[in-house]
Formats: sequence, structure tokens, C-alpha cells
Amino acid sequence: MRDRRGMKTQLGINGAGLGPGKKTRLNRILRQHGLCNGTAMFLPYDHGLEHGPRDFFANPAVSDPAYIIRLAVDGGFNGIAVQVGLAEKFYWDYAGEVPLVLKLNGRTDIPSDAEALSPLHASVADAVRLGADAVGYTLYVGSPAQETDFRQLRQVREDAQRFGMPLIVWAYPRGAAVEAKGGRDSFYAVDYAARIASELGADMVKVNFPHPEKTSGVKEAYQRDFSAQQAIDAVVRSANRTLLLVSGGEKQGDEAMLQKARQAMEAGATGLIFGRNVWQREHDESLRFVARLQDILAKYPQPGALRA
Ligand SMILES: O=P(O)(O)OC[C@H]1O[C@](O)(COP(=O)(O)O)[C@@H](O)[C@@H]1O
Repeated sequence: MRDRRGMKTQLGINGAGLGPGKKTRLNRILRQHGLCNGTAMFLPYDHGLEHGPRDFFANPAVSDPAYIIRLAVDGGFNGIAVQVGLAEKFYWDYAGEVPLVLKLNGRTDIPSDAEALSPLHASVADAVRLGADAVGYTLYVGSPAQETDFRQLRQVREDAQRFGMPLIVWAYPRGAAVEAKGGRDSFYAVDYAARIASELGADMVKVNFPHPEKTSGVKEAYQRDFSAQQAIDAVVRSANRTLLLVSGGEKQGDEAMLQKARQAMEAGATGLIFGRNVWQREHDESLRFVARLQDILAKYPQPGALRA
């Protein structure tokens, strides 16, 4: 609890090695928006590319990007993650009111996941031009296209370093090899993905919530009898100085999501990046749910992050 949080804060990103641009932008995200207490809640809205318009059917108003950016501002989010086309056409209406995370790559779900690779379609220079405070990159851990993905990520990391732009990696296990070992949200896959993002230079990593009971066909070291709390604790440790965000996934009951949020923050995560669970409902209901998530984040301030 306090010790564990303190330890993560101490291990968390500090000034050394970040450079002034990254540190300034991360401070803007973590200390000048949302709860301003070192935690973060991001609103992802790249689903129109990743899944197509079907994700908006539950609340048709959501298909309008302006609605979502307004929701991010009204809800006091620390950032909104969108693709370049929407950033260019919609973000400037709210420029600076909520930090922009520009997604640099993305794919559709029309082809199968067999050789999943998310191609680049925007650059770190675009992010600078659009006033972004971070860039997002989806890395498909375990896909047969992993080598190409690593090379692509290297280019993004180098540009991000040069421009002082924080790099958030969506570390998503994918492909047949992953499915054979328990699937994309097994403890094994999520834990490994968190470690890989840290090894490859992410400033923040976004992972699915890990499921210990799903791990199979891997070394015994992977405890299937871990509790959910033990699993997310281990994942935060694997991310080490890379700040960890837990992603939402398909819409579930609120209590299940709030429990996930509590366990993640207890483990020392920096925050949450929940999309469909926030916006697949009517506007005021979204804000009420966001307020409940913020009540949780408020209990886990991370005052030491970035101070050193
Ligand atoms: O697991 P999938 O289907 O690839 O989902 C990818 C989507 O999930 C996210 O990572 C998080 O959003 P959600 O909270 O709605 O799951 C989006 O950024 C992305 O579009």
C-alpha cells in the first residue's frame, strides 16, 4: 500500500534521462490536468480505425469526434488519444484544454490477427505540429510480424527522444503463439508485454488487466494460482520505471471496472485508459462513472513522480 506506492513513485520516471521536452510534457499531463496529483486517466478514441463504427452504435453521439473531445474536457481527463485525421480536424477547437496523445500507428480488424502489424501513418513531427503532449504506438507482442514492429518502434523512439516527446506504448500480445500460451490477457502475456515495452524504451505502457488463470503452456514460473492483485503487482514491477496504464476493453459492469481500477492503483499503476466503458453510454452517465474512477485515483496520489 503506502510502501508499495512509495516504491513505485521512487522507481517512477524522474528527470534524469528524460530530457527537458519529455519532462515538461509529462508534467503537463500528470500535474496540470485531471487530478494534478501524478495519476492519469486517458480517454482513447482510436476505435473508428481499429474496430470501425460498430463501437459507436451503443451511443450514436459518440461517432462525432467533437462529442468525445468535449467529454474528455468535461470529465477532467489527462489526455485524449486519437489518430492524425481527427487530431487535425477536431483537436484545435479544444487545443490545450485536454492534452493530446497522437496515435502514430493503427490498423483495422478486417484482416485476421495472424500476422498482426500496426503500420505507421503519422510521425512525431506531426505530433509536435499539432501540439501533442505524447505519442501512442501499438506494439503487437508475439506476432509473427514482431521484428518489423520492433524496427518501426525503434524509429518512433528515436524521433520521440529527439523531439522531447513522451512515448506511450500500447503493448498488446497478439497472434497464434500468444493464443497457445493462454491468450492476449493472460498473466504471462501481459507481464511479458509490460517488460518488453520497458526494455524497448517506452515512457508509459498501456496493458490489458492480467488474468493468472488463463496462462497455459508456459514455464511453471508463471503462477496460475496468483490472485488478480498479485498478478497486477507483478506487471507493475515488470514495467519498472515505465509508468503503467491499465486499459479497459469491452464494456463490462461498472463494479468490475472499478475493482480493476482499484487493484491497478493499489499495485502502483499511474492510471487508466478506459474508452468503451466510459463512452458507450449517455453523456451524464459517462461523467458519473468517470467521477467514480477519479475517486479511486484520488486515493493514490503520486507526488514524487517526475520530481527528481
Ligand atoms: O483489444 P482490441 O480490440 O485491439 O482493442 C483496441 C482498442 O482498445 C484500446 O486500446 C482501449 O480502449 P477500450 O478501453 O475501449 O478497450 C483502444 O485504444 C483500441 O482501439
